[in-house]
Amino acid sequence: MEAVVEATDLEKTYGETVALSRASLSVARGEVFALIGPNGAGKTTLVRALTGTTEPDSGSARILGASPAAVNRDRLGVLPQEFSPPGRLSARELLAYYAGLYDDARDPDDVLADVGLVDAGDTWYEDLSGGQQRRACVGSALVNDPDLLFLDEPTTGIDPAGRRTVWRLIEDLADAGTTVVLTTHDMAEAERLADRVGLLADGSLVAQGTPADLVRDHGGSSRLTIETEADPDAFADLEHPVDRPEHGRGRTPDNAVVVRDIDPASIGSVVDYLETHDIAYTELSWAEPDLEDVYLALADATERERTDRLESESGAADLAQAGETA
Ligand SMILES: Nc1ncnc2c1ncn2[C@@H]1O[C@H](COP(=O)(O)OP(=O)(O)OP(=O)(O)O)[C@@H](O)[C@H]1O
Repeated sequence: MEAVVEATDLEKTYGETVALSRASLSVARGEVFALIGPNGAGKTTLVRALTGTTEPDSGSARILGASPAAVNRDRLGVLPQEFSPPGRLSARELLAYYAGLYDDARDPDDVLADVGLVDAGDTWYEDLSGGQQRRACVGSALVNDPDLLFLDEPTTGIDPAGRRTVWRLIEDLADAGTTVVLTTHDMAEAERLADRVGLLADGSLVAQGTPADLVRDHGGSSRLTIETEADPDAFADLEHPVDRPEHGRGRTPDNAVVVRDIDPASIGSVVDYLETHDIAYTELSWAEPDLEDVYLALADATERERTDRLESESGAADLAQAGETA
């Protein structure tokens, strides 16, 4: 299928900081591609390199068949993460203002309806709530009916109902053939909207795939979480592997052990085990792995690699210094 976004080996550094390291991706027409990853992973830098607002140090990018700097802006919609439109324009005037920048723009009232802002159309931007402001910003990226849409954290600050309005809008746009690249910290958003997800960690795209493929390959197994003070050793005779994940890693609350590889039909046997072994517990919850597990596993693995690398570099530097002074 025709690639609407194509990036090969994009690199970008700021001083000592590697913001992008050999990032490559390809997004087909009508696809929704979600970029996820921790703060500082390089998501915004990647979006900026793809939209021509930052120049990569090396590598190449093409969008809509052209270089980002030369692309026909009428076909492109961009919602940056930081976007501060004039405060003393009403939501409707704001959309009309951005529509006026294009020869062939949509009716601002239609866009207001799309983003669920009809009732607030006459309110100054600065008087809109944070979530309404974000919806107006999303609308401003839609006025030219773009073929390719970049949305950097589109639903941050929007309430759950409003988020669903924006999600449906993105789904409708993609169904009509618009290609969407979005960044998000909301795993439910990525899982619901994205045909494919790219996980950035420490500047590298460490995994790409459909949410289902990523969960299968990196999400781990289904788990039963038991909130208990008991030691994992107390579960030694259970047929399933049991552990107490390291504090702060993964999604396990304090004072919980996790039974892995367990289907719901086997929960009863675990309850029997708890009772026959007199193990006190306060709560049991069963979950299948999801995108958040993928995120935690991969982001965590990258962070550990980075820490190990920094430690071995500083160890090597200490040794070299010791050698010089010896
Ligand atoms: N203009 C700049 N000057 C210096 N450093 C920068 C600049 N832009 C980005 N960086 C650094 O590059 C790294 C990647 O930043 P980027 O904003 O792309 O991350 P992000 O994944 O979008 O983060 P967040 O989730 O917090 O929005 C960070 O360490 C950031 O501090």
